[in-house]
Amino acid sequence: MLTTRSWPGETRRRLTEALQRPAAQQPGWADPGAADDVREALERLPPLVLPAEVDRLRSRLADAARGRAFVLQGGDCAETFAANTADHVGANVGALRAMARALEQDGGRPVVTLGRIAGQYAKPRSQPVDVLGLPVFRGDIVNGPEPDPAGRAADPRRMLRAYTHALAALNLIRAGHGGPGAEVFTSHEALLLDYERGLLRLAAGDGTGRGGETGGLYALSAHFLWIGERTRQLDGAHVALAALLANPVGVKIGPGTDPELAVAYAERLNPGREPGRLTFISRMGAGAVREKLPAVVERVTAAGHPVVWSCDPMHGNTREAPSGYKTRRVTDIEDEVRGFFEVHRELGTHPGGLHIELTGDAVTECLDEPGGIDDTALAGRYETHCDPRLNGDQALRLAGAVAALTRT
Ligand SMILES: O=C[C@H](O)[C@H](O)COP(=O)(O)O
Ligand SMILES: C=C(OP(=O)(O)O)C(=O)O
Ligand SMILES: [Mn+2]
Repeated sequence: MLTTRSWPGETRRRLTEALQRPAAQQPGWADPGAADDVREALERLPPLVLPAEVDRLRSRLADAARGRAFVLQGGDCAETFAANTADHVGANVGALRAMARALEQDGGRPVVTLGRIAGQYAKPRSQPVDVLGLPVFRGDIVNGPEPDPAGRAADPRRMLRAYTHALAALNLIRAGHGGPGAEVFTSHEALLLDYERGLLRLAAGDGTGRGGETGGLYALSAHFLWIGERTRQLDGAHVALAALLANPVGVKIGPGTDPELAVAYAERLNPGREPGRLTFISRMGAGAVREKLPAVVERVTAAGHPVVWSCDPMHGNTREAPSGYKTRRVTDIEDEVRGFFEVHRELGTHPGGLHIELTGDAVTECLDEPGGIDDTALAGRYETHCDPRLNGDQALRLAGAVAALTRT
């Protein structure tokens, strides 16, 4: 695998062109020179995953695009360094694997399991400052969650800590921590361009399994990367970088997504129309999914683009509870999933995946009257550093509901 310095000039030119484009949601590093040093250090380190694994995931996602598999993607909204313990990683992987088993056994299709794990350290935010007037927490890879001005400064050395934490989490996952089951691939939002750039590798495609079958430019920070709702500008740096990669990639699409724009993403990110390369993760909200999703699915299908259609029923359903906590109602989450299935059944397309924020820990972050979590109960174990997650019980209940929908 070739690191940046030994790449052919053409590859370097295309990458430079992509990264010169406007990039939303990047931190203003206190010391930009230090960010370059860290990126160069990352370039010299071993990659976190290997091209052959990425290729294997891509071919499993191709099954999902063809209607023969279901993709389960989930984990913390924001992983943190402090919570990167064996217990927490085991609980999250265990919850995912339990969901995968339920979906596979009761839903009747093979499940491709993807963790939001081992790298989900960067967060896009809706405001640059928090209620105290401090720079907002952008994830442990950028700054610290504690409300003190020094800790909130964007520190590029945190990217090296993120690499180390991701490596440790991966080590546990590869060792089978969290219980037996299916292979768990890793994923995160491809948000922080300096970090992603440091883990790009050019693989020769030597067919040995190490270099990947076809070769190409791989983002080896994770097997799968997605572009978030806030950074999916068609001519922006995130889309341009994703277009250069051999990895399977996803794009989050919210209720404001014009169907023509969805086709444009597909043209840009998957011009070869390869099943498995592109996943659209819709996050419309329970109130909008039945109205907004059909036109997008229809136009993309009519244009002949094979994509995995996945449903994120979390991010369109965020609200503030009367107590002030950022929360989501489990009933809204279930309703968006039902709406997603209804749309695909109506159109004859494959509802191919579920993308959720969850933890195996017994947190109380989502409002769930049937499960005994009302507004006053949210304070009990509200531990997330960003968005509210389903706990293990809620996630398993959702898996049961999705399996029933998959069967029908
Ligand atoms: O997952 C992330 C959140 O939805 C995103 O960071 C926005 O959150 P905020 O409105 O708290 O900034
Ligand atoms: C920020 C996220 O989602 P979105 O980009 O869909 O808002 C997320 O997945 O945590
Ligand atoms: Mn989130």
